[in-house]
Amino acid sequence: GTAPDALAPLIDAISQRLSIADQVAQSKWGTHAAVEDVKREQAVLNAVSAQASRFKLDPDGVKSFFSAQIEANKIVQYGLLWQWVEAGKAPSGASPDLKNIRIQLDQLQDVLLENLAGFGSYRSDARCNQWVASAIAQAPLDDLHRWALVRATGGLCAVKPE
Ligand SMILES: O=C(O)C(=O)C[C@]1(C(=O)O)C=C[C@@H](O)C=C1
Repeated sequence: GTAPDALAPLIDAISQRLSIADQVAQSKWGTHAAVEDVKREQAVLNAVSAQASRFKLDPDGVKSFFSAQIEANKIVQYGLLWQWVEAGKAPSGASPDLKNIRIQLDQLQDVLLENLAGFGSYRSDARCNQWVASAIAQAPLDDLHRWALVRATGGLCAVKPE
């Protein structure tokens, strides 16, 4: 069946956050910084859970949604860095400053929360997984970003209790 209108803007916002991972990877290639920064992850999760009530969302649910976004972000970064090591070079151009990239990631937080809230009632719909699966299949992404999108949306549909 056709997905509710609320899904496309959520998938767009998730994909947008994943496309910023390309810039993060380029910055980390330039500075040789580690992909994973546990302190920054904690800061992101604390920030989003503090915003949850503004969107009538559950703080723990929001944390787990953003954990998935962060895990997906790392999939893209590790994948690109591997490709660049393998090729012996990253795409040319100046390495962006991680501080500025994090500001971009922060600016997407409200958009993600707003669209997560908008999709809220559909998360427990029996067709949720189908809708999300089709949206992932249709997204104009390369394999790496598509698999990352699979990870990012992995907890989107409520799992039926046994
Ligand atoms: O900010 C970074 O350094 C990132 O790599 C981005 C990000 C994120 O998705 O927010 C992902 C991995 C890091 O562990 C921390 C945060």
